[in-house]
Amino acid sequence: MDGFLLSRADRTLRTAGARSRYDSASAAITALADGDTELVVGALPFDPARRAALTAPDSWEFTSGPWQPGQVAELPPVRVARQVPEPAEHVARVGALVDRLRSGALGKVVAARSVVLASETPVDPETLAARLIQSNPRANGFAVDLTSAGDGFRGHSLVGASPEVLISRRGRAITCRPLAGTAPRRTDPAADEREGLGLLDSTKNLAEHAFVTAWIEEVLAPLCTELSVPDAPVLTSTHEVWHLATPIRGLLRDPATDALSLATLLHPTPAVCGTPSDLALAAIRETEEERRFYGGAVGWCDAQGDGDWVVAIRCAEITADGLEVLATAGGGIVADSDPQSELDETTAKLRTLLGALGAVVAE
Ligand SMILES: C=C(O[C@@H]1C=C(C(=O)O)C=C[C@H]1O)C(=O)O
Repeated sequence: MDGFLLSRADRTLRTAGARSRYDSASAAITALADGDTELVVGALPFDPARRAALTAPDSWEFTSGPWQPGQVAELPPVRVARQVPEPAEHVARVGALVDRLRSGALGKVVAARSVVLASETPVDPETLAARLIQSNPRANGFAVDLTSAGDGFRGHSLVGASPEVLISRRGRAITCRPLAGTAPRRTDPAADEREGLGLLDSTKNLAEHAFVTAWIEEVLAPLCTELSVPDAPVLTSTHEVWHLATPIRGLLRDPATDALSLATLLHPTPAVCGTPSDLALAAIRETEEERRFYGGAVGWCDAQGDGDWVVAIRCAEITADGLEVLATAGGGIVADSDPQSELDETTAKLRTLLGALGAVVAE
């Protein structure tokens, strides 16, 4: 695919072509400021030291409501080719992180793992995005061409359905909806409700959540004349999991502060990285395989500075030939995390993508 799609509950952006490509947010911000383009779309990688995949599209269209893809084609069958790392190794990594969290300066770190799916015929990124959006039109569904990030990403795409908004800006008004703290959904309605209410009451999950809201408040407070960060999170859900969410609103001091700049200041939040940020990022670089665009941000920014950026979770990277799909999920680890439950949490989160592809990983 050569375009970009972001489907949100209130509106959808679809673009075609790439008039210019930028591998850094700063280059894209300069292009917007210089009047070289009216719109920039794309993805920021998890690791801010890596190349971004941003483009100035040839054409674009905003429509109201979630994307209506019409008749959606079948996706080809996929099989689990390998897991990276193997589940037992993920459990061991989380165990080692818990030891570090108990003894050191690290307060929270997010641990992620991947499943590589293989297909005999190409998986089409837009078809996968359509399936995800049909299954949950409230999610922030996306499909992004990663070519602008250069070697290793040409023709690759990132497809997902994120429940988490990093930053949205309309004029001076900004909103964020960070998530952190997770519990599984249950098929029995009473058990399901108990899981949700239990999450709202869980000291461990409330602590995981508070690291994220504290970070967002610290970054945004100096930039805002008004900032409202509720004291306690609310419950939200996807088909697969319950989450704690905090709706944050603010008014920018300087109307020139654009959405893409805000995204780069906020990213990576402790929802995907940890606290303190620099130590958590160092621990992730040491422990994990390169995250590429998983855990990054996907969105758009226009020449007025408005834009939407969602956290790149519940997503997968599809290779240029469409034959390999790398799905990744993670979870916040704190000193009292249980490694096996953390593995189960990533399995539940992976189900968003794997379910749309008709694949299963063993519990
Ligand atoms: C990191 C992921 O999700 C994030 C981590 C969460 C948690 O640790 O509870 C919850 C929601 C997201 O902010 C993911 O889905 O891969």
